[in-house]
Amino acid sequence: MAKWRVSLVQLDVDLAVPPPVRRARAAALVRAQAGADLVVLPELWPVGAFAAAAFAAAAEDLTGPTASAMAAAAADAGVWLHAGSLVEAAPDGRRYNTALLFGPDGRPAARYRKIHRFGFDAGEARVLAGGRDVVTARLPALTLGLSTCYDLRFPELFRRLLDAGAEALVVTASWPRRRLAHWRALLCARAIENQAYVLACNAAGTHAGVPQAGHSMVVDPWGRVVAEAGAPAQVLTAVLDPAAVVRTRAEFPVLRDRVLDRPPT
Ligand SMILES: NC(=O)CCC(=O)C(=O)O
Repeated sequence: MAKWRVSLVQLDVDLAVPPPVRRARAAALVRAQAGADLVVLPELWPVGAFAAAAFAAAAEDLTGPTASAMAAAAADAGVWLHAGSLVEAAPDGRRYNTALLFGPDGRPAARYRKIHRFGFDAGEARVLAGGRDVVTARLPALTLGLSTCYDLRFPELFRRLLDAGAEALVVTASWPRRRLAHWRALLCARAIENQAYVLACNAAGTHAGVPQAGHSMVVDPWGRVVAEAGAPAQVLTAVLDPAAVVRTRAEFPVLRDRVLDRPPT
């Protein structure tokens, strides 16, 4: 089975830079990944995940400027693009934290509305609606399971993704520096317990007064960190071997020993 080249584009979410300029920079970085198979961007990079006061004004529909720019960049680069997430102004009148996946032809391939909203009684938990659907997407080499940032703390979502066929778990994020230790531990745990690749793209820089952790990571199905970024903006690349998922699950078949919440066979 062919190897998969992934690029995690750890963007600096600098809200002093006007949105059209940030959009153009993100699109240019995606185009520069031509030759990769899959490119991933961070959560809510068009608005800043901790800038909840700006969410209403920044909400876009799925044909708006961010989605259009990302679709064009995916097509120009000929890559699968997980474009991170944006604040979606949905047809039901609600706003969601919505992640978008485009195919190499620039066409929408999947949409995931973040299920677990962060902030307790503030931030996105207050101003956005939560999604309900567990979303996987079949790519030529691997089935992706989609998740967004705070979702990482809820292993039951990842079990559902596993049961829906996920072999690589994408985590688009805006995870603060203060909880970097949680980020690293939870990413490895999700990889180990589901025997899946984890592709985690975080934000860099500081926005709304919250320093971001960076440290985007690729973890293999055995739980080994294959690649890890530092704190500043950078593009992290790695090569995935889809056969490693099958091999790990066959050689160390813990998933076979599940007792609770076993999927029907
Ligand atoms: N954007 C987020 O969901 C932040 C999550 C977070 O900071 C945490 O779980 O810790």
